[in-house]
Amino acid sequence: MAALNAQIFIGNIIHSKSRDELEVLENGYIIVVGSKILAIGLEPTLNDAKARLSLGNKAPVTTLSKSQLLIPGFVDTHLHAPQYPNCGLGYDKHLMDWLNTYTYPLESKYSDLELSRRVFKALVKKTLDYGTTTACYFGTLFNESCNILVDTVVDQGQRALIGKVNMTKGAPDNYLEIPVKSLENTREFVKYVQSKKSNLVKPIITPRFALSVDLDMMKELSLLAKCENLHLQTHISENKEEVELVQEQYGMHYANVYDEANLLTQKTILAHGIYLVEDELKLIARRGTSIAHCPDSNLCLKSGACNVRQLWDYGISVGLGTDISGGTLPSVVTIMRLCLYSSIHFSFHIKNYQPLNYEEVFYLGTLGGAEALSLQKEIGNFEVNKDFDALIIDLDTETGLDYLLPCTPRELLQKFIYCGDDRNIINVYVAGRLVK
Ligand SMILES: O=c1[nH]c(=O)c2nc[nH]c2[nH]1
Ligand SMILES: [Zn+2]
Repeated sequence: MAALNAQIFIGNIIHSKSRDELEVLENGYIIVVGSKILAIGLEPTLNDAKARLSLGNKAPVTTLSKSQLLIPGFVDTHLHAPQYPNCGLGYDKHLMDWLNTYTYPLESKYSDLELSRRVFKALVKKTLDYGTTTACYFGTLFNESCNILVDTVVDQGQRALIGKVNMTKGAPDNYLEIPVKSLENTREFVKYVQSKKSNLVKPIITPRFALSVDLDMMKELSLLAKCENLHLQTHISENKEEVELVQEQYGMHYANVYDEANLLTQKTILAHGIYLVEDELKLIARRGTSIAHCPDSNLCLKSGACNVRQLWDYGISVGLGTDISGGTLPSVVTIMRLCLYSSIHFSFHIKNYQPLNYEEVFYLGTLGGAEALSLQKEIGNFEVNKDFDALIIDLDTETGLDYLLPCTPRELLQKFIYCGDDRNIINVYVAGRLVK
């Protein structure tokens, strides 16, 4: 008997089993039934696995060529959907000035639902083209616009966490909410996402940062997250001026503000985390809260350099964020590369510092991201019973870099990380469904 919706993939398979274990299956296979991975191994054992699963011979087989790789889908742990039109703009500014000059004026336009439809449709397609099978989005202040983002993600088949942003202070009046209304709208948004009954899309509570909501508001939001068992996201310690303003307004360290508001949970992800001091690092680690590392944005807005190895040393989970439009491009492979480069700089200044390597940034963009979003039971690698979120990578495409000599699977992965882009991502699967 052929199992319903079975698919078999044969070829070079690479995935992270942990931060320091990359599994490379040269001539491997994966059996997928529906959304789930049911078996993985080396090709000579495929027939045994098929027999064990009573698969018969009808399941379609995708056989990869020697220049191709099957890898897990990418996880973008931090990006701002409404900021997509601003990619590449305003990088002559630093964070606070950039927010006021470029970001809030653009985001305030999203009461225009036609603009919302146009931008979100283009962005979700672009992120899927770049292999982002899971995205953790900041939306806008407006419910209708955020609902459009939810509909778009569901339509295009991406896995996502989506947040309606909360802002009650620190921005122009036309882009602020009254606290009571902000809370009411957030509850409504959560209900909207839940009404979709999607296995792939979840709501995430999204106070923008400590300078746009006060402590009472943060407390209400963390209570809502607790009652509904929801994820949380915000920004932390990205820029020196921002860190000083938080200290001035609250009279305590940044992480302590969030802890006071009960925002630091195991389902919380904080973007940036560049200037955290030792007590804050220990606190974040104790709470099981994660950091979204956003090297593109950290460079473009001249915010600083985040020491990922130090975060790991404190036991903090880290994922990668494109952070458009602080970052230039919604491409996780580009962020892997920038993560490597920015880590190399630490080795120029810190004695005995080991820069991150290609295996570590690959982990960060896949399993690390899944762990940072507490989704590691569902996605992140090719473990049996996880969902099949995967990319077929080809280093020998007509428009990509010329492929002139054969490479081993590990070399294909290195070439992709250092030289690749969306032209090398030829197929994208989310929960077993082909979306590119
Ligand atoms: O990079 C950033 N992008 C933003 O939109 C933002 N808002 C607060 N802090 C921020 N940092
Ligand atoms: Zn951000």
